[in-house]
Amino acid sequence: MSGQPSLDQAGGNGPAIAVRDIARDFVAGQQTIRVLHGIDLDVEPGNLTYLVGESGSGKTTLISIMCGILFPTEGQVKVFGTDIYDLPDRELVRFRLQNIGFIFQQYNLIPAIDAAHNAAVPLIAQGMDRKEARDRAAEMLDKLNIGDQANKLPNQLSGGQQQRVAIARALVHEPRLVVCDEPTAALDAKSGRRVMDLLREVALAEDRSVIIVTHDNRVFDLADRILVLEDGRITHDGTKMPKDH
Ligand SMILES: Nc1ncnc2c1ncn2[C@@H]1O[C@H](COP(=O)(O)OP(=O)(O)OP(=O)(O)O)[C@@H](O)[C@H]1O
Repeated sequence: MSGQPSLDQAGGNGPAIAVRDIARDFVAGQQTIRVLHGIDLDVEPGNLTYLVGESGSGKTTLISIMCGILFPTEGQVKVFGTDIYDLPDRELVRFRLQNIGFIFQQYNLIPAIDAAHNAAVPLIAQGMDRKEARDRAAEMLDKLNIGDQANKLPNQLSGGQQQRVAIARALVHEPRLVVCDEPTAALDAKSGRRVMDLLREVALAEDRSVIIVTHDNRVFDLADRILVLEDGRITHDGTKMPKDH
């Protein structure tokens, strides 16, 4: 173990996420390849954290483990004090639904339903009345400046508008943890900064955290904290990028 506090200290007022000694192996043919090596990390609430690193360094694997969608081979993850991989499967699904919002590289919108309905999906999955869920989703679309697109199907929207619907869907249930994989990769510089600003405005609060995987050096100045991952190990942890990147 590193100098991180023990997991028992990662309770109510502790870090948003406490990662301890995480390793992950993948099997490829006859070989087992270790892609994460003993990661120890605390993410504080109220912070916008970037995870940066070359292709294949393990970023997507690490955030998938941090948000409860990929089991680690070794180690523990506490999200707001809950040891997520200790939960029975159904509880883990419920925990994710209530506490975590994801924005993936692909927007994964449902083609046959309109923007407001797409954005309402997490609330409907939690059992909220459809009309109320739709109203809340429409409010979130408004905050993201696409309230006037609420009744359109995904294929009637531009790429940037579809992305905002995906962001609305990730934020609509006000999750305490929001995790995004390359949210600005397909955007021009101005739209990329706007998306980061929106995430800060809408998703971040004293008791909430946002973690973003990005290669995009145009937005590096917007992070509170930057972690660099190289070959499955964290090699830099600071408020700025290291000089040699
Ligand atoms: N399901 C899998 N089976 C086998 N190997 C995998 C699997 N998922 C990821 N890997 C391997 O794990 C390593 C890390 O992959 P990961 O997707 O986490 O990297 P990344 O830093 O997110 O890359 P990128 O920036 O290209 O998205 C890579 O070598 C990849 O080939």
